[in-house]
Amino acid sequence: APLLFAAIPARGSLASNAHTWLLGSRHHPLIRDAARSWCSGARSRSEPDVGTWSTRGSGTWNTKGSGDFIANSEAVGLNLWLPVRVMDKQTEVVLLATGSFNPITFMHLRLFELARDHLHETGKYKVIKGIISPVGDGYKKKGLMEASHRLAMAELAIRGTNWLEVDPWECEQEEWVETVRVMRYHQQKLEAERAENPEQKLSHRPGRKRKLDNSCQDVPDRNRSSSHAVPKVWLLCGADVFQSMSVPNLWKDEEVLEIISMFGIACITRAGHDARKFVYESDVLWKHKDNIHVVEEWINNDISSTKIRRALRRGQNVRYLVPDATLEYIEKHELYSEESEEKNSGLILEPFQRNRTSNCS
Ligand SMILES: Nc1ncnc2c1ncn2[C@@H]1O[C@H](COP(=O)(O)OP(=O)(O)OP(=O)(O)O)[C@@H](O)[C@H]1O
Ligand SMILES: NC(=O)c1ccc[n+]([C@@H]2O[C@H](COP(=O)(O)O)[C@@H](O)[C@H]2O)c1
Repeated sequence: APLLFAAIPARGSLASNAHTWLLGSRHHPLIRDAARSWCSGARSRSEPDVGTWSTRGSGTWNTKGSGDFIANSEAVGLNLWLPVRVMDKQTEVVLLATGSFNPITFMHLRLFELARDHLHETGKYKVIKGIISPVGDGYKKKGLMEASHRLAMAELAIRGTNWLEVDPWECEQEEWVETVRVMRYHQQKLEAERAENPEQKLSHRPGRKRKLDNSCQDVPDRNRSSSHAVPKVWLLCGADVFQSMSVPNLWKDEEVLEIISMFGIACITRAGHDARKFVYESDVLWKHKDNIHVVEEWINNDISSTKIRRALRRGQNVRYLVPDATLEYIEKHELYSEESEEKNSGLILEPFQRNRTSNCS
């Protein structure tokens, strides 16, 4: 659900009466508490409309299905500018998931939802977009399908989502690109976008209409954007990839340091890995623990691309583990077989190769 915190001035263009409306996620503690006290304030009050209300004053607000919530701030006695200050303090985050996505699974999509909910619950962050960045063929992982196919499968998987995009930049590079460089690339892109258009809240995908565009069209500029600070790119990964950062020659110390000090990490727990202990046992990670959010997946979900590929080459059914459109693509192109699993067999994973070489020279 898109998160927008905005305070509409009491006598502004949108409000035809003396009320001030607060718009925000109903999961935000401020809004939640406001709603609770509003509801308990009078017997006649029922819960304010959630996600279905449409017209207020002269503006049309359509939050249907988005989980947004509106409360009357005068009724709850809230200071008009309080939400604006909350908004100012929020850091906009872009979640970047790198990986093989060989093939993409429902669990990959779920990582984004888990991380976004978690970051929003802190009240400190606003996730404005999620990017899926498939690794290039130069990664040389065993069984790695051509990037063009992995890209296409990911594109099909995100159809129907409204805040995720698949970015081809990483896999279009001739050689494997270190994750920190992928992060830098996206950070710089966001900076350039924001410099070009300081009011911009989100870069749109072509042909997609952002839900909140309509709802904001009449809002005065000062309410429209909390700040012109550039959103921060955060790495979104599972605990296995996070813990792999301590494997000798796989990640360089300076890369890890840059990721946790200049960016951030949202790490989703995964069976067999203990991300919190990993942070505790490393002085460097501990020092930057505010930028590392370990997100608990309580509904244990052990889907992995390896298991999907195994099932596919054995002719087993993987429906409801990968999106239908992705599965159709796999079947149409007959993608995973015993032969494809042998791809890159015997080759050294590029990060090992590169770091070994650079350590020797
Ligand atoms: N079940 C899961 N739980 C938590 N994180 C996951 C899960 N599946 C994938 N991820 C994360 O998604 C990102 C991309 O994963 P990747 O493409 O390597 O998929 P994978 O399922 O782990 O693949 P493979 O089985 O081939 O290793 C990684 O950060 C990985 O940790
Ligand atoms: N030093 C590094 O930047 C480094 C090392 C190993 C893996 N990675 C990345 O982590 C991801 C891991 O994906 P897999 O789990 O599919 O191997 C890939 O995107 C890969 O590029 C980065």
